Amino acid sequence: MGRPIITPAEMTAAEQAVFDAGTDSFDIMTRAGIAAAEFLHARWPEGTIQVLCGPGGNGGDGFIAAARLAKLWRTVEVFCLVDPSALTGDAAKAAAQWQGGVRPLEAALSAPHDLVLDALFGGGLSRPLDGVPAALATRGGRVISIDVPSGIDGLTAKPLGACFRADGTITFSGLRPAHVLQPGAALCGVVFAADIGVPAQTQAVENSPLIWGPAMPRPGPEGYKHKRGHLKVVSGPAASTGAARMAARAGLRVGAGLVTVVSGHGAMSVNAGHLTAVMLEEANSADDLAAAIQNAQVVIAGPAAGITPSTRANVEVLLKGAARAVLDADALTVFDSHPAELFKRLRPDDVLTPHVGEFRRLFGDLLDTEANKIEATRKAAAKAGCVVLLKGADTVIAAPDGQAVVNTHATPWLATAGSGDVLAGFIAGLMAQGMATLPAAAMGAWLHGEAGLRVGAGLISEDLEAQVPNILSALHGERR
Ligand SMILES: NC(=O)C1=CN([C@@H]2O[C@H](COP(=O)(O)OP(=O)(O)OC[C@H]3O[C@@H](n4cnc5c(N)ncnc54)[C@H](OP(=O)(O)O)[C@@H]3O)[C@@H](O)[C@H]2O)[C@@H](O)CC1
Ligand SMILES: [K+]
Repeated sequence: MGRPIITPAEMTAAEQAVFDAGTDSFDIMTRAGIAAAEFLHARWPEGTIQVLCGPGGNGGDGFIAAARLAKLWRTVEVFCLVDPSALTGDAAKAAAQWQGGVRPLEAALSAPHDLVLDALFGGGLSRPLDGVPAALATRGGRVISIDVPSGIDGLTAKPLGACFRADGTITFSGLRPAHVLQPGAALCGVVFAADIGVPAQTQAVENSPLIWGPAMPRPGPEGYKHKRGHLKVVSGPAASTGAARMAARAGLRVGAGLVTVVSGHGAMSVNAGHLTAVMLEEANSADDLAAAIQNAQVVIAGPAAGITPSTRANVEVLLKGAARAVLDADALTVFDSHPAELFKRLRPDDVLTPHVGEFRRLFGDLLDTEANKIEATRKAAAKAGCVVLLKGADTVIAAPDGQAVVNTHATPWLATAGSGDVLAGFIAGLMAQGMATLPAAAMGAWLHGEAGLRVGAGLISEDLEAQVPNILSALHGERR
């Protein structure tokens, strides 16, 4: 399993279930506070610590952590937003565990220190920080946050105003959307999710080889190319054929047995001049395409296809055939004024791979009206009736049944021309080998990110497929 992504509401429900089963809520807070102290101590073993406590449960965790850090011989000073006598419930019990003094929060502004443990606000943040909390949030320095950096909404992943920028964040039971979605994720530093005995139910998970590794295609000794699937990629016109070829090469690299570029007559010679292991087939009409895709398991349409009636006709033909479809770029944009015409044709095993602009054209303002990108992509998948992969630094992949995977395994160097064509090729090449669409999309996104990370600065999209043999060998545990 990858790390689950739990909404604050799912976490509250899980917590309530544990309390209803008889666990004392203060025991849970104690586990959380101790986990926070141990996370900090393991990663930042030196330096004096300011613990900043808020008025609720987050502050309670802070008091417990302070007591634990003192036991670990750390030099700790505690500052609280409210007079400790005003604390109630578990937070009051937690404050009673701290034997040292408690100073007013404003004193933290001028007190010398090396590290800050930010326990001001977590799941109960209800408004923007102001006054002393806002001043502390923006002063810089090394910060370790409990649950989320104070000032960031755990569900939307957006700062409400001023917020802490953490070097590390410790959270509980699993990740929150703010730890994987931007802009929150970039403000959390390294994120550790501690097990505090509160198991939460969720359908969202962080992308990792743990979730699709067991389903990775691996050719057996009896395998031959026809058993590894046939991927076809629809080429753009003569002046824009590179995108289809990059997708095709990427599909071949991830193991599709046969890959063919399907090209109109006008683009045949330029495609022929650039293809070797990838095959080439001519199709000059939607009927030709219908015939061409009969022996394919998967077809990619859209990369540099052109926003033209023939691209739309091709997509309509494609969605009548048996092959699963990977639709990107222009194959999406040609439906922007009539998205329902696309949605009614899609099957649950097809996948759309829009970037944010294409997503908005097809699905309207979901990114503004839903709580976060995970919810927006889920709604889009339900609307389209197929898997949707919404690209970005935080790529979200969702299926119509609500399952979602968030990929943060990437690098900004991947934001370059042709990168999306390679991603479509990876996904389609995995699907051609029989992988189900959601895990294939998750694995494709991870491979794409890993390839980008390995190339790093100076990356161009042509570099990505060359990384695949080393990455796949490592995933399969094979030596090269
Ligand atoms: N759920 C779990 O399973 C577990 C949860 N645990 C921990 O509990 C935390 C959640 O605790 P919580 O619900 O008490 O909320 P928390 O964030 O401490 O703050 C609420 C207080 O802050 C106030 N306040 C809000 N915004 C403000 C602002 N801008 N400026 C000033 N004040 C502001 C708000 O005031 P109000 O909105 O009511 O006026 C209220 O008084 C969670 O993040 C985790 O650390 C763990 O112990 C173990 C398991
Ligand atoms: K916090």
